Amino acid sequence: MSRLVVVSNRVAPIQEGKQSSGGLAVAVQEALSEVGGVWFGWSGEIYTSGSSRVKTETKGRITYATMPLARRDYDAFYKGYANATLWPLFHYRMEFVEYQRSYVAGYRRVNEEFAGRLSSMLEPDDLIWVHDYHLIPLGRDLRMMGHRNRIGFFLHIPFPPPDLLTACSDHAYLVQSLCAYDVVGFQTENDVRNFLAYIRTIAGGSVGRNGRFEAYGERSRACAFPIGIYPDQLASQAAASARSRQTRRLVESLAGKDLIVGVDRLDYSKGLDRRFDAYETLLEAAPGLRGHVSYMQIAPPSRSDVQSYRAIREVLEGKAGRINGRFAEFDWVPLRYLNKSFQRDQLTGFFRAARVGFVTPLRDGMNLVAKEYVACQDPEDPGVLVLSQFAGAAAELDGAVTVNPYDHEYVADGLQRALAMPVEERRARWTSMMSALRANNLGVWRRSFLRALQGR
Ligand SMILES: O=P(O)(O)OC[C@H]1O[C@H](O[C@H]2O[C@H](CO)[C@@H](O)[C@H](O)[C@H]2O)[C@H](O)[C@@H](O)[C@@H]1O
Ligand SMILES: O=c1ccn([C@@H]2O[C@H](COP(=O)(O)OP(=O)(O)O)[C@@H](O)[C@H]2O)c(=O)[nH]1
Repeated sequence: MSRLVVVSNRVAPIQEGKQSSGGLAVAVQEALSEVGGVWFGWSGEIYTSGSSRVKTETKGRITYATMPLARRDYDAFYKGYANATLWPLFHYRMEFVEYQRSYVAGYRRVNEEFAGRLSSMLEPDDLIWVHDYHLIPLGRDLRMMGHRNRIGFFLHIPFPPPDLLTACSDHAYLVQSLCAYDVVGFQTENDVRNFLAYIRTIAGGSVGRNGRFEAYGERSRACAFPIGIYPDQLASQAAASARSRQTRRLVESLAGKDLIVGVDRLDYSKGLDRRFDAYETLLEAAPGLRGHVSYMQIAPPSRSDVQSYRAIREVLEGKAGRINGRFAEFDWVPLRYLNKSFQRDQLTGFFRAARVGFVTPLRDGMNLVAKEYVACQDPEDPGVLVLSQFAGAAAELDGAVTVNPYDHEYVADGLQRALAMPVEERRARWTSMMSALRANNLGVWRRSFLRALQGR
């Protein structure tokens, strides 16, 4: 079998026990550890002088090959084009899009540098799997260096409709770059539709069956491969973690109150400001719940040197303070707001202890937390997932209480319904979601993408 070479900007930490940041690293780590291969990407380090070199280290079946970024590349490529231009654009948040020519130049430069470094490590029959918006041009750059390997791309975040994408001056460059891959994978059918709409209407290409398309002189395929988890593995972890000291302390501190839990990187796409508003609306509308419910929001800081991320942090601190100032009693704090990360093992116990999983992004590629919350529930007494209709996960999790995150009263109603839901209904909803998670687990995601990449 060919060797698998995975390329992503974010690479999971090589040392055990260190926190992975975000769903891409969590999922790729699990997927790659099963089949083995090379994982190439950014080391997470920034250097200010001298030059960089690729460090390799093998752990288990994975060889990690990572390189640092120069300060100016980190600024223009990661902070700039990836996270201040593409991230808001692809999450339909035009008000946050920052556009600068120096960002585009940095983006191209880093992609070329990644391609150059990777090039010397490649063998002709390697299968190359490139991940996410940071590295859209990488496949084309490798082609220009003469590599004829099968190269696939998977986008972890949403793909916007043509009307939004064309607001970015580089839209044609981005889509032409995507066309150089043998397979372009998206999280949902909606993302595939948006991409193919661009191919038809803007690129003047043609679209055939099963996502096959031709544009810019290239032939490729666009399909949805919704990313999954291993639900049964997480369920066992959750059962064990429920007995951990930290989970027991959490449960004791609740003193019988129902727990609502949210876990998100501190990112404006996660809709935390509107989520806090909805919780405040719930406490206003249902005074009987005061003193009987506790909402814990875990929100580890993310990309804190990007201005829009700093701004959302301030907004949330203000809202959290207001809710607690308005409703807290000497023996009850309505909202526990934590700006730190937890080990995933630990989170599984927290998820199991929570009557409601509160996941209301304004737009999200998938949202693995939604899936993890469901998998961690006690089958006899499961909690309820309150889920935004705009998370990729909503397309699969039909047993969730689906809400419109822009409407705080609608969300508050959803919370109230979840808190009051009888156990029979909770079990029926959970059973249906759990079978969807089992049917499309992380192994299915990896195998179906790689099958498509191998042209099978
Ligand atoms: O690498 P960072 O800048 O620290 O950000 C963390 C990751 O965030 C995004 O995650 C996405 O991938 C998840 C798994 O497919 C998906 O569930 C979620 O909806 C996405 O937002 C980003 O796409 C990754 O590149 C980042 O590493
Ligand atoms: O303190 C934390 C917060 C999050 N996560 C994990 O990070 C991933 C977040 O993925 P998701 O798809 O929900 O969102 P992303 O951050 O990738 O946008 C999930 O596996 C979480 O369990 C974690 O391990 N510790």
